[in-house]
Amino acid sequence: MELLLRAKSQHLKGQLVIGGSKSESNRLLILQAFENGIIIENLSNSDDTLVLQKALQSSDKTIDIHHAGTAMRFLTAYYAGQPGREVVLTGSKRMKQRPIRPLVDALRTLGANIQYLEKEGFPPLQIKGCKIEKNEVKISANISSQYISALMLLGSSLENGLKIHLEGKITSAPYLQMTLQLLEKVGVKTEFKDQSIQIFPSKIQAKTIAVESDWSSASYFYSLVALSASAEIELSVYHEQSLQGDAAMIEIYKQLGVETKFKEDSILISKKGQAISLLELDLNATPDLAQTIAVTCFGLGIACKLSGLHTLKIKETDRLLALQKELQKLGANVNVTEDSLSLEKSSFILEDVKIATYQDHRMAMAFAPLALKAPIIIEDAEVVSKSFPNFWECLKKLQIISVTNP
Ligand SMILES: O=C(O)C1=C[C@@H](OP(=O)(O)O)[C@@H](O)[C@H](O)C1
Ligand SMILES: C=C(OP(=O)(O)O)C(=O)O
Repeated sequence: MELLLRAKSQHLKGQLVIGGSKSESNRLLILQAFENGIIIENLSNSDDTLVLQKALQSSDKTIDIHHAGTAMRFLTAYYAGQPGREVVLTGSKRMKQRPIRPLVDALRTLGANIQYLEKEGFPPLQIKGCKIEKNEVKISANISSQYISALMLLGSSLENGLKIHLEGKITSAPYLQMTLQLLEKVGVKTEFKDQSIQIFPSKIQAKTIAVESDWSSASYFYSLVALSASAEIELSVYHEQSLQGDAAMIEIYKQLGVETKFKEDSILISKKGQAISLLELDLNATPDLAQTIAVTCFGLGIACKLSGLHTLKIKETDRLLALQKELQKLGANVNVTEDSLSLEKSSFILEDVKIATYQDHRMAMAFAPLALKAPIIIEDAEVVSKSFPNFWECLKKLQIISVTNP
């Protein structure tokens, strides 16, 4: 599906309810599989959550989690610790290119039985579940935090608990904090000190937990506000005390002229003041914001230097290359390295450019707000369903951009 986006107004006013966080939801689904008395409120309606939920309810011999990184990593550890369960865990073509060796190696040292069925180090995997009794493991921390969260979730179900030694620089650290805090919420004792995480033997408690709405999804509306002439928009359900690292966008977008105020269950974001002329950020802790921020800066005509992006190459697509290619089509001057992106300030945006989305939801959603500056076409717009199935409806509801099939 191709969508043509055109500005209808430069003044934004509206209210939206955003779906639950997919990261919180996917952790809670695994915990619920260990303790079915856990009740999850405001569960994400994203594809990535639905595939994980379906997998956990299925007794099929082959489980296909499509593009969902967290589902792939969390289920690898989950199945490895389920005695008697035999499963082939597979995914999309792209999933078969996303590395999983650090997690498989760690699980094997704990005694798990996992084999690669195609390329060594990558899905699909054949997993024969067993009782895991060892309780100490090491893993490299600079490739994906999801491997570590997968071990932490598994650790909460183990009789002897689990001590995880983290090697190297920790990437995407707030996602580890999110896992720790959710474990604590269901009564699992944890300790994160220096380079090691301890999951103490605990009994997971039956609890009702409400998922906060997804902050990464909110980022596209921060971008819209930044690019509009005037704006005031309310998004719910959000709280000042968030488990999601992407709430850091509040401070980031301040520098781009966006102000956030917390209300009881929502945020009010408005356009206040000017953007700075050069935005310099290390996004190691918030990799999912990189595309949104780069595109906002381009739309504002300001320069940016983004670093800490080494994990972007192994996400839904090589996000650094995809960003460079699509921004260049619009007339941007942009350079990327293995872990950074720099964009020069620009004074024009080419019109009616077709943006390829590389089966990456965030490519589609990050480029959409640019329509406020120039008409734009988003290819394969349905990709948004990976994290935000009603993104286009939300955009239409704001009545600031017309969204049509050309
Ligand atoms: O644990 C999670 O829920 C996630 C961790 C991050 O991945 P990496 O740790 O691979 O950077 C993030 O990019 C992803 O969207 C969700
Ligand atoms: C990287 C992402 O997801 P995952 O790694 O879980 O596929 C994302 O949602 O941006």
